Amino acid sequence: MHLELSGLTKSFGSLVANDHIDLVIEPGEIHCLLGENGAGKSTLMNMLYGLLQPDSGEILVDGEKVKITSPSDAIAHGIGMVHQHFMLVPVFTVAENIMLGRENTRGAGVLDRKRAQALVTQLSERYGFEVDPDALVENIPVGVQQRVEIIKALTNDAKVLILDEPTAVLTPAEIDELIEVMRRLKESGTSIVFITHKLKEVKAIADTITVIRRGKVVGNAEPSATEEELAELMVGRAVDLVVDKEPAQPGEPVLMVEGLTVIDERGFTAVDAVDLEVRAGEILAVAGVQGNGQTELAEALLGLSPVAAGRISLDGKDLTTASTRQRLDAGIGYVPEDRGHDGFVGPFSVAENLVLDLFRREPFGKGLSLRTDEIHKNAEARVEEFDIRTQGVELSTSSLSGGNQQKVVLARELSRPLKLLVASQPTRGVDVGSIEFLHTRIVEERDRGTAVLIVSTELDEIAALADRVAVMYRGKVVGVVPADTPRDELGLMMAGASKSEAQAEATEHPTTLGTI
Ligand SMILES: Nc1ncnc2c1ncn2[C@@H]1O[C@H](COP(=O)(O)OP(=O)(O)OP(=O)(O)O)[C@@H](O)[C@H]1O
Repeated sequence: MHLELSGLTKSFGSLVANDHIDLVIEPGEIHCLLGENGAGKSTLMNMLYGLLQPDSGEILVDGEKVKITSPSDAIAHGIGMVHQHFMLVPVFTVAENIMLGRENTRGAGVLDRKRAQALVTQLSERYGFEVDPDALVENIPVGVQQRVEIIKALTNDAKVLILDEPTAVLTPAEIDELIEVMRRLKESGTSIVFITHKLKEVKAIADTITVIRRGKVVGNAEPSATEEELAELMVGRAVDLVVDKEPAQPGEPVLMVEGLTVIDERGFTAVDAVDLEVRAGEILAVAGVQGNGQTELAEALLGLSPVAAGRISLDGKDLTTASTRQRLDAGIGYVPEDRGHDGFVGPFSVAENLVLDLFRREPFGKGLSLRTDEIHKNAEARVEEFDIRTQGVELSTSSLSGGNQQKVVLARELSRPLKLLVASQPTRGVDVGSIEFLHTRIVEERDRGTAVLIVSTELDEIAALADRVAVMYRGKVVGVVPADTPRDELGLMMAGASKSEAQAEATEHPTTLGTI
């Protein structure tokens, strides 16, 4: 299928989010859309999928002008989209979700269970998905859920598949698998529009690269371009892809975690007798495949997951049973993994979210009265400093692009005096230019003597920031290793090997795990 977007334009108030965008998607190509946070990538894709209506411009399928006013229209024209937040029903099986997701287009009708099961098996075999049609969605990992979304699109006969930051939630091994799936789809003639902030992925898979900046197409790049060249084209200036940092000068232990055990809602031991120490002026990164207890560990540190056993102390003071409020007051900063859920309040303004935990304190408030002038002044300064792209600090935070929402959370947490910063996936969805800035800020925080605990599934981020790395597997810390530990070894430890087993195995059988 040949898809052409011509002069697509979309404004929100006075902001032109897409300004006469022209784009051609050739049959069977992987077309990467590259652009900094707020450049307008999601807006463009939402118009293509019928979630937003263009102010002007047109969409042509095989040369014919089409009107796409809803996702059903998009699907009817062979366009499928996999969202970052999946739309699956957790208590249903994979096949049941496929039955539900079947659009009643072109007279295709609803699928029966047997056909849905057969289709899942058939598509799994053809594209190497390895998805069990009878598995309950709530029991399968995120990477497999994403494949179910892809299968859903393919059963609706998608010829062009939009993947909007599909790798943000995946582990390195799952990313390798997704890249393989994308290759197979392409070989079978499916076109893919691929949005990502990870330049290694772009280089690994793109046939065509279009760069968007501030709502306009600013050019194309060759996949053979270096990461530095791509970054520069994206943000319009040279970017340091790895933050410059001196070796840490660790001081006294700030955070002490002893025998910490957390039992999750389903009764499983999510964190299993974990001992950790983070000193003043050092960055400890917790690495692991998503779902191995890191999230619960970070939540327990903030009092958001109940502690079943063990002890947490900050500067020698026992915080094991302290409330979240008391922990924040004690000097813990927190960047949660799910920013939309725990990081900010969507309908609140950018200015309000920038003082969310602080608004009852000087200078922002006293007792019940708020000093809106101070709140506004603070917001203007943070927006400038963190390069948060918004039309105004009084706008709702939910109207910001994903990466800019993340910057709001970091700007707030890094703007008050901290003893300990706990940051989960701190740069998820953030563009390379902003990562450079945020990583620098996190290292500065370390050098000011703050203890920093980063939870990340990004090996690049761990390599850039960590002074030491604790690897978690099934709720346990399987080892604490130096930051320069080779990726293969880290990968093997993330799959449960001990430090010595990982060293031996990585030497004997170098793997491709996490090559992207
Ligand atoms: N519903 C909306 N109301 C107001 N402004 C909006 C709305 N949706 C998007 N915007 C604005 O349009 C611009 C483009 O946003 P978009 O989400 O398309 O960016 P993006 O390139 O996908 O960014 P990111 O990489 O951060 O996801 C941003 O400035 C954003 O704040």
